[in-house]
Amino acid sequence: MTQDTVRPDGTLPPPAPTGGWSLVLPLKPLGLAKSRLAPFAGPHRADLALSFALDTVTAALACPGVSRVLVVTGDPLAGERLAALGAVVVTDEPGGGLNAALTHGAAYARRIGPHAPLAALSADLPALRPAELARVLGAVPTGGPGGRAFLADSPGLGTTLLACAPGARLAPAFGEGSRARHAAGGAHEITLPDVPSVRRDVDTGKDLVQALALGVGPYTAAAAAALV
Ligand SMILES: Nc1nc2c(ncn2[C@@H]2O[C@H](COP(=O)(O)OP(=O)(O)OP(=O)(O)O)[C@@H](O)[C@H]2O)c(=O)[nH]1
Ligand SMILES: C=C(OP(=O)(O)O)C(=O)O
Repeated sequence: MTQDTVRPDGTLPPPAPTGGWSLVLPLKPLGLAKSRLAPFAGPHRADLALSFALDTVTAALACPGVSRVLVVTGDPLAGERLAALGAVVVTDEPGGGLNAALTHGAAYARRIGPHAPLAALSADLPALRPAELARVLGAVPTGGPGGRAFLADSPGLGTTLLACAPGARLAPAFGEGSRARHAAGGAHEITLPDVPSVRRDVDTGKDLVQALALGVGPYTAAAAAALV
């Protein structure tokens, strides 16, 4: 079930005949999200988690070549705020963690954009620049075995983006050490230089300082200002 895309008669919007990218972003319930920020952010942690998602979705929606941004979440407040930006909010029905949420969101994206290429994108990229995201999406090979490609995060151990061609399965394997898992699973690694905003996910206070140095979006800037 979705919170904002099911029409009053209970049906889904008609599938787009062709299209640009469908991006699927996972977001944990805010009360649980970004637990590693707790020592740094204290009572502001949930607000920061929401702010990261709002900035990530804003940039993703502004990215050339992106047709739709879906957010998979079980959090009603986050769902409401992200839907107001223009995201399609998909309820995290599986409730089985990050990869189950992404598989669920990918299946929904395929129903509303069956011919669109698809990518999972982390929702904790508060410095995300639309032009850098467009370069990453433009570097995804159109064919190749399995039709999947990924971008490693700044530390080089995780993944911030996993893409797949219209006919391919996403098969997400996010979580600690996911760069090696995605590579071992046959996904092509995108090795573009100079896309720091797409790689800079924020898990810790140190990550946030680095994102602030890159330049974050307005929601995170305001939330971070409340920390001092
Ligand atoms: N829908 C959904 N999203 C998730 C889930 N677990 C993680 N995510 C999201 O996946 C992305 C990457 O996850 P993490 O970087 O580990 O974020 P996190 O789980 O909030 O951070 P920690 O609590 O510090 O582990 C973030 O956008 C999270 O909000 C989940 O169970 N369901
Ligand atoms: C979810 C991931 O990692 P982190 O929890 O470090 O953001 C990942 O890199 O797949």
